[in-house]
Amino acid sequence: MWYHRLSHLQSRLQDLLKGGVIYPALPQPNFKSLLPLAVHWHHTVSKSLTCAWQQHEDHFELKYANTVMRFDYVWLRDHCRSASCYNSKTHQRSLDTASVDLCIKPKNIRLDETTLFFTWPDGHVTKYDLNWLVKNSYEGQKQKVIQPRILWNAEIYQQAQVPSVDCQSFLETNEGLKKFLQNFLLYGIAFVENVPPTQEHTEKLAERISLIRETIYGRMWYFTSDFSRGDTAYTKLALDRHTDTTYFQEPCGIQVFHCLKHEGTGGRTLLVDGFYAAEQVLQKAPEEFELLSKVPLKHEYIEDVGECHNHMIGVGPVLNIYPWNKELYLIRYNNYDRAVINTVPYDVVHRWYTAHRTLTIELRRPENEFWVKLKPGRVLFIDNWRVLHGRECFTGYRQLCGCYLTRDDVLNTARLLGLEA
Ligand SMILES: C[N+](C)(C)CCCC[C@H](N)C(=O)O
Ligand SMILES: O=C(O)CCC(=O)C(=O)O
Ligand SMILES: [Fe+2]
Repeated sequence: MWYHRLSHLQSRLQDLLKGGVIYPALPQPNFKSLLPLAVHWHHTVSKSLTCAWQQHEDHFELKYANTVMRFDYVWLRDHCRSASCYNSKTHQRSLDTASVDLCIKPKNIRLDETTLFFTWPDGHVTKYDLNWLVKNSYEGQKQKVIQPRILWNAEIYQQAQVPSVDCQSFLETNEGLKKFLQNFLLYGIAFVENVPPTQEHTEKLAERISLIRETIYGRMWYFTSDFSRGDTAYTKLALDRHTDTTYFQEPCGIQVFHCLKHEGTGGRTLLVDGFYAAEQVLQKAPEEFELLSKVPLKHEYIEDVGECHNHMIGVGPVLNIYPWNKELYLIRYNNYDRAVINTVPYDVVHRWYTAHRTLTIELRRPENEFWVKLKPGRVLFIDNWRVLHGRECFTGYRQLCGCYLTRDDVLNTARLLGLEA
């Protein structure tokens, strides 16, 4: 029995076995150095969950709440929440991590109810609540997603009957705002209704949830098919599904669209959940998913129209995932703005084109397309890191206004309202 279990019976058994504890993983010399610890263990029964722990030569192992966790000793010293190491008013570390001996090991470990106490060689004591450790351990994190989402195709989205939020409730009540953000986080799109069709009101909505991200297109933009800028968005042409500003090192987080006027035909907006499509690729061809998440690409915006001179370059893979849990957080997909591929050799290029084709096929499945006609009064928010947009060609005069939002600040608002983001 190399774990120290915290049940009455087992701890009594352990007392009987004192000195006879076996450490199969440890070679002889280390066994000796750990022996005094084995003798000085104190066990307390935690209320409902059993806990077991062991001190290894180079890490601390803990079993609690159905999770086996391994902690590095420097990590355990570094995350000390004592008054001298951590400022709990500002939630900032005071400890100078560089002053911690990289070979540090606790000289004593003890458990009291649900608190672990580590005494370090200089006598400093670090306390950890077991639940804090579960929440903050790598193993605890790995099982969780950073952001819960509902992936959708047209049918899933329509059947969910996600309610739009009324402009007044969005602007004036926290419940309205929270309901809106909850939908936005889950689906990557959300609508606000009954908005006066002006740029000023659209701006007010945007400012309610975030900071407006000013870009080369301005703070609030207002565009028609006048080719005032060097981009096909400023024409009447159809635009295939894409995400915007792929040519920024950090693509804009959220896009806000408000159609203020359209006297003509066509011009519907296409929305496709990029994460749903990527998930299909992961299921059908995991190695292609992997390639799309590894091969770095450039996107580029070169403009030389009138007074506007811009050259933007953004680098990153099509699929961006967190390495510890493989969760997708950003898709960069814009075939119009993709630059010359010169970041990988020819054979990888070929495999990349195959993977890109697989993803494109998924993105283009008619059942994944959600079409809406934007109307004055109905403001659409799109998660530009997840949902692709496009538009049908159109005739007549069409005026669209909107802006980009900084993602950090949308998530900040969501978290302050108690949402998981
Ligand atoms: C929305 N607004 C008209 C301002 C910008 C258009 C940017 C279009 C560009 N091709 C891209 O995808 O980023
Ligand atoms: O005209 C539209 O509906 C959208 C055009 C577009 O893709 C954009 O402005 O980013
Ligand atoms: Fe766009």
